[in-house]
Amino acid sequence: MTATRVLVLNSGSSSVKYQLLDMRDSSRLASGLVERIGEQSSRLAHTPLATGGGSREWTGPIADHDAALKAVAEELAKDGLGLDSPELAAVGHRVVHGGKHFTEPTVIDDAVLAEIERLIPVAPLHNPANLTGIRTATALRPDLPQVAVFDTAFHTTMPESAARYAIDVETADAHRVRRYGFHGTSHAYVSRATAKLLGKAPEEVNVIVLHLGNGASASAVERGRCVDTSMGLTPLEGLVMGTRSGDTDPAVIFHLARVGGMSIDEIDTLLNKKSGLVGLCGDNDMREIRRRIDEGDARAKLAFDIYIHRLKKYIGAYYAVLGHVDAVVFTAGVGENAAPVRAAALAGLDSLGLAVDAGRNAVRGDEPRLISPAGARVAVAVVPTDEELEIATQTYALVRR
Ligand SMILES: Nc1ncnc2c1ncn2[C@@H]1O[C@H](COP(=O)(O)OP(=O)(O)O)[C@@H](O)[C@H]1O
Ligand SMILES: CC(=O)OP(=O)(O)O
Ligand SMILES: [Mg+2]
Repeated sequence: MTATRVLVLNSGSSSVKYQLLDMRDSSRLASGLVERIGEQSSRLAHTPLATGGGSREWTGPIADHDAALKAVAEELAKDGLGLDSPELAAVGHRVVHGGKHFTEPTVIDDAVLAEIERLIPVAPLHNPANLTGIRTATALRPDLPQVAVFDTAFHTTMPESAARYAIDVETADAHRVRRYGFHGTSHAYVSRATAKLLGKAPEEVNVIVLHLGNGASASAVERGRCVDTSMGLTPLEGLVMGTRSGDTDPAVIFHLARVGGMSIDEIDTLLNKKSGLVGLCGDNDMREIRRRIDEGDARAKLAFDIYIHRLKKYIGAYYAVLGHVDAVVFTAGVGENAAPVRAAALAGLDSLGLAVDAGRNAVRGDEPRLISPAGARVAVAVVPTDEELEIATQTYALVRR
């Protein structure tokens, strides 16, 4: 029997998303999510698509990522889809920071593990969770190839003019300070899917991708290659996010330290976990923010307006970087679901050929779709991202070689 299945683990700071796929037809056999890891009310939701059984949910304390992955392995085993299956060809891991070194999916060995570990200071919310996923899966199946697919890989094509900060070159190089970019698996998948939606090859189109999830980033993709992206050395730069500030004057940090008396760690926590939408209005879920706006809540409205203002600035910036734009595409939790965000981000940009058709924008769905008016100069689209499918595809292609 040839092994054709790939298990994908997407470990976040407090969650694990996973999918088991059969790569003969890229069909999903099982998928699920463990969230609120480390809290008393952790939740595991597992859907065994292969057996046609309904979703199973479990709520209770799951202490850490290691425990979460063991719980996932147990759920899979209940459906005969456990990690001991001879049909499993590999495990694909989302690894957020790969530095400058990793431009391709990579089979994990001790040297690769050491490099992912070395990068923890520049992805403190993500790389430790990714490492736990790798170690736990390796312990369960030491014989199986474990493959890392890096968020940073798609962005390694950025020219130096976009990747370098304007700081002293020797200092920057000594500490590998440069712009790496993240969510690359999503930007790659979504930009390709957008070209397909337009009936073109990726090399024929220029696309601005807006990945708006809890973390959020924009990218400028020129003929299939990333030429700029909004996240930088770490996933803190750029857009306003659920809990992260995005762009600020770096001097805010000196000011908070010198005048505000805060420690570097306190400021790190402030900007990464207590800022963005949650810092501005107390909520990081766009559904809740829209509900509050409908009730006339001024703080929620201001948070929304700041979020949109930043997003609009990046759309304008990447329009200028690309010169010619074929499509602007929205993806991830907010981008796929929040019609008011899409409408507000493009409001008033008619002179750039950018507009949203209200009727099309209101339609919900899981398929890639256009939301610009018929005959628009620039296409505006909603394309659901599928990081897990992209990771599985890249993982399988690598282990089959
Ligand atoms: N129906 C919806 N309307 C508006 N926002 C939504 C909706 N569904 C999800 N979201 C937003 O999507 C976010 C999660 O996006 P997701 O891409 O899953 O993030 P991540 O992968 O970073 O955890 C939520 O915080 C919420 O703000
Ligand atoms: C890199 C990053 O921000 O990822 P996420 O959106 O999953 O937090
Ligand atoms: Mg995500």
